[in-house]
Amino acid sequence: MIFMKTYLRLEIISCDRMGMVLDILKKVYVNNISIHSLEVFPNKVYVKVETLEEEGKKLHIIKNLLSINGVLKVQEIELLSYEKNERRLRAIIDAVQDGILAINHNGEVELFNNYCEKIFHIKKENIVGKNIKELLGFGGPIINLLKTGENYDNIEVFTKNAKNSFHYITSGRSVKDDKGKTIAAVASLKDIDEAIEMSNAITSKEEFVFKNIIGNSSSITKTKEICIAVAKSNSTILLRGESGTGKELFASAIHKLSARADKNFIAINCAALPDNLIESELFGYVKGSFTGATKNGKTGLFKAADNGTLFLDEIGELSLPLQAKLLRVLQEGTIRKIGSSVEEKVDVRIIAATNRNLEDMIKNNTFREDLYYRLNVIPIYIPSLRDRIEDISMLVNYFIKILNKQMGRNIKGAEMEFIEELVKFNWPGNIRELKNVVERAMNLCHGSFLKRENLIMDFQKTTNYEIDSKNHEFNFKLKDVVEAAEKKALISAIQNCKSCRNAAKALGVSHTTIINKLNKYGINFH
Ligand SMILES: Nc1ncnc2c1ncn2[C@@H]1O[C@H](COP(=O)(O)OP(=O)(O)OP(=O)(O)O)[C@@H](O)[C@H]1O
Repeated sequence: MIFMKTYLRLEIISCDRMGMVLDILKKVYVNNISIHSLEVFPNKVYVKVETLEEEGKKLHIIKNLLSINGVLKVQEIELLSYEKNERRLRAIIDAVQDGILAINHNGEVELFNNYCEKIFHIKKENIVGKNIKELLGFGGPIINLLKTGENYDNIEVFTKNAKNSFHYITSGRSVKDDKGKTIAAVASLKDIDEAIEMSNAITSKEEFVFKNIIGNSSSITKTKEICIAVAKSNSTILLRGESGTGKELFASAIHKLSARADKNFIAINCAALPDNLIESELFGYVKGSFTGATKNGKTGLFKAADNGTLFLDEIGELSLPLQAKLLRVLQEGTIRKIGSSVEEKVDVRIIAATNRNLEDMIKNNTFREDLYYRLNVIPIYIPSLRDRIEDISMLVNYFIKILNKQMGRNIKGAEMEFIEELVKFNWPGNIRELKNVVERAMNLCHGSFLKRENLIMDFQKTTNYEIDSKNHEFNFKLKDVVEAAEKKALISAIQNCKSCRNAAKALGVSHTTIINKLNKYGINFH
């Protein structure tokens, strides 16, 4: 059984005179009563003492206090004013629909409100006074905040301890002493599901889904409207557009706007894998179906995307035999794992994407016409950046904001001349290239705003690598000639193919070889 200490609290009203508080303390002391707290105001003193068991003793001390010269009134009260403030504050902290957690300089929990109990599945009495690491392990931005003193905003945290896992959004503030040293930390926390619910409540689903597709030019707005209109149907969509225009972002947005939103969205890049791997990735295989197959077999991506959406990126890179297999799946609505004779039904919405001219490929017999018609049910054209230059400024600000967080910078924006320069460029790599240009400029920028001189554009530089064979023909050693030819081939391949993987394919080398060579020759390509 727990015995709670009880207290007697007295309000002593007196005239204002020197030594009054000392006289009160002496009276309490000579009566052998232990003082718990004392508050002093002009004409008023509050004392909190351990409860006096006998009523007679209580009356005795009150009488004693009244006998002090200048004491006008002594009465029993319920709470001292600091206690009232503290209880009011605790009631507010417990009532808010956010977690509030405070730790001292040793990492010991000092404050843990009711909402925190809900997030961490632990009662405050079991954690207050203990080290926060008992709850969070060594992870958790609040632990870092104590070390660095650097405040943070809206960080998503997913951690586990032996019993539970926790997923929340948190912001933290350091508490500093007069010298600026961090002596404590306070964090607010919001359960991730509630944060999403709140965000959905204030933003329409469309706004929420397109939040990370920046731009309000008429062409991108029209594209967004088309996506909203077609998202609800199950028809196959073919996204057309140059590399880096955001085809994958749009595919994911269409999925989120569809009735399949709570099922899987699975993306596969058809250019990234060799034929045999794509086949096993897409359709899966039964155990022991080929050398190197894992012993339990594999579920293919079609099956994993059942009732959801499968995004087939760079569909133009699919070989003719695989095109035939894909066509069969689209026609029959069934798949057959490699090594199996069993047909399995799947319900998958296909969104395909390409930056290739499929119509030309059909003429050259490198793309099947029947597959083209199956995929091209709803074609959507994603505009290239050069056709919506009015979005450049907005995109630059967006990338500065997200890169500031990633790079720990605090750049405020870009100067007008910087944007004017970007608007003149023709952006073969589209938004992906713009993001790289902004990142590079941020690395070179020492002020608060990006300036024209911070700009380095990719493809203007590439001409530097070309060799002038007339001047150097006879000065080169064989090694130099080979290297120069290699550089030239690399530059031409990346300019034409626009992705490292495609360039690797065109040159007949591996993706890793391309990356190594680009690094070796200092060719900047992203
Ligand atoms: N409108 C946009 N707003 C913000 N970021 C964008 C936008 N469009 C594209 N991006 C960013 O540009 C990069 C390239 O986008 P994405 O991969 O979707 O392009 P893609 O057209 O699928 O390219 P590829 O054809 O080379 O696969 C990504 O980092 C993406 O987040």
